[in-house]
Amino acid sequence: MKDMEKLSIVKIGGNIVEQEEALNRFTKSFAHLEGRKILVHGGGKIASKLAGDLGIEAKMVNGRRITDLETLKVVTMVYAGLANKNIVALLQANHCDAIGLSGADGDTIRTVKRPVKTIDYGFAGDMTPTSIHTKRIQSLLELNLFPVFSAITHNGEGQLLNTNADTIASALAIGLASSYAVSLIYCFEKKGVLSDIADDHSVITEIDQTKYTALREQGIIADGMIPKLDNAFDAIAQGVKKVIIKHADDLADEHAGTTIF
Ligand SMILES: Nc1ncnc2c1ncn2[C@@H]1O[C@H](COP(=O)(O)OP(=O)(O)O)[C@@H](O)[C@H]1O
Ligand SMILES: CC(=O)N[C@@H](CCC(=O)OP(=O)(O)O)C(=O)O
Repeated sequence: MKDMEKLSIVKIGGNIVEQEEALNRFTKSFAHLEGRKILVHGGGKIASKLAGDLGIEAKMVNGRRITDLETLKVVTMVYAGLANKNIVALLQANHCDAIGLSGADGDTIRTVKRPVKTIDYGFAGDMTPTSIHTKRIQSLLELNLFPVFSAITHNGEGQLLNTNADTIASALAIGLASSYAVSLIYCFEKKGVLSDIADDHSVITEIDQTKYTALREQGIIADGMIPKLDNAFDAIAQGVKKVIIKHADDLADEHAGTTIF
């Protein structure tokens, strides 16, 4: 059988997106990454700040934003607008032919509004097994374009929905895993999953489900790292070749960070 072509799917966290210097360094190293690649970005920090300036309180539950109608307007402006276009312009400046997309663009990611159970998350979009329009994304890649996805998706009936960027990255990786040998790389502002959050040198180099469960019970893994690791294990279970969590400055370093297996 012919070897599958490699595809890197990189997610960049909100703490990097909002820092000019860090984002400049990251976009430069993403532009230099060999082969086919897709970038997914957050921007939660900028959205919370702008919402605050507009008198809209940011409400997060389990690392997910409660997205009422006013919040949806803010996150669409920030993620699909300012953050996405700024990243695309920086990549273009580094000779990387990036194309910025929300899930509505080219119907690339179609989600369903999260059903109301104990918590009403508002206009939050959940993935379904058919959310990712793999053929469309593949044809963009074949044109030698590099898609840059924001955290905005749609339901196919005219409704925009806010979707966690870690989940988008993992769903893209799973959706494309039957066509490419996919590496999923979560980049953020720490050196990896840490055994002591205060010590940047305490990187756990490898983590499996058993170790994750134990560290979570001990409270060593908490907050936004929980949905990130849940998404990472989902990806590994569904055919993604490699999942790594690392510092944005270490994108080019194959040995850096935490490997999920
Ligand atoms: N054991 C851990 N190792 C590293 N980060 C952790 C750990 N436990 C909790 N965290 C927190 O998780 C955060 C990453 O989640 P999040 O902010 O959602 O990521 P992103 O920047 O990609 O959006 C880190 O900034 C850190 O504060
Ligand atoms: C529904 C939901 O929670 N959406 C996220 C999307 C952005 C995101 O994931 O940004 P980070 O990667 O910077 O956290 C939010 O609005 O915060």
